[in-house]
Amino acid sequence: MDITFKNVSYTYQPGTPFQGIGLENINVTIPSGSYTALIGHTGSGKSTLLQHLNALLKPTSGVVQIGEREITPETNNKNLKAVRQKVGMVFQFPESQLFESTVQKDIAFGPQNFGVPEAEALERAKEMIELVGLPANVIDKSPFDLSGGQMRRVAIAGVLAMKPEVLVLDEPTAGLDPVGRREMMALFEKLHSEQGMTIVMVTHQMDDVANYADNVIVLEHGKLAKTGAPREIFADPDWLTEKQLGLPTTTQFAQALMRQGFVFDQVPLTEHELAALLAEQLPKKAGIGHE
Ligand SMILES: Nc1ncnc2c1ncn2[C@@H]1O[C@H](COP(=O)(O)OP(=O)(O)OP(=O)(O)O)[C@@H](O)[C@H]1O
Repeated sequence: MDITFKNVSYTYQPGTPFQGIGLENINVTIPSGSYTALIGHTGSGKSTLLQHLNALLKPTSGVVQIGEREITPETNNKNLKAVRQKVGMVFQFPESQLFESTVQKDIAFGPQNFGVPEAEALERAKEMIELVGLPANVIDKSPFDLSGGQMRRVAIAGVLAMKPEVLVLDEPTAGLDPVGRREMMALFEKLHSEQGMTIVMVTHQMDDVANYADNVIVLEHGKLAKTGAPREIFADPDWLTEKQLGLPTTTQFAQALMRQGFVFDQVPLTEHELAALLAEQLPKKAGIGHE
């Protein structure tokens, strides 16, 4: 299911002293099956754009096309259930929204709320516990007895239990330790590659963009600054620095090597790419050194 923004603008609190531009004339498509990273400096409009992906916000002008469904300024707030089921939204620190007495009940809450019979919802919860990599014995525990990382998995399992086609994640690894971060990123990669789920992720981690995303949207002051594959986005390090966005660690290291005389036809984005290029060039360098 593609999600397409057509001339979308969003103004916060229009006509009041608190008026603020959230988005300005955005035209962009999040292709079905993509792993899209949404990046931009603070206040660039990332959260505002995310909330348009399942009609939590409706455009002030323009159209957001979510699959077959068009969301316009006139769209009625009723009958949005189908959109909300298809586009699962994981907000920052989602574990703060857990509330049920057991993990199973918490995960089953969403589907039940959308009309899935209790027995089926509880069964789904069991499947989701396995899918997100939690031990089976958490099922009857209170979510509040789990570790922070486990609680986050429960919250994500609750969204996955709705069986969405698109999973929207707002800085999903914030606050996790390095192991927790890696495991969480591996989960999203699995959902993308094994289940064909479309992933849309707000992140400040350029390494994650380089390693996992296949599509990037860059926002600046509510406008679309650039969109394309990570290789296109990271091909111009000066532009990224000007936009106060970082570079992947590998790309930074490659730049330092270029200052030392290494030549790369294309900027390496991942450790594997850099290692392959170095393996090719280092023997040549060593040869030159002996001349
Ligand atoms: N409730 C609000 N009222 C008025 N202006 C708002 C409101 N919420 C956001 N804005 C403005 O809209 C713009 C975009 O904000 P948004 O939160 O979407 O940015 P962001 O890229 O998600 O930022 P961050 O990385 O800090 O989360 C900012 O200029 C912000 O000040």
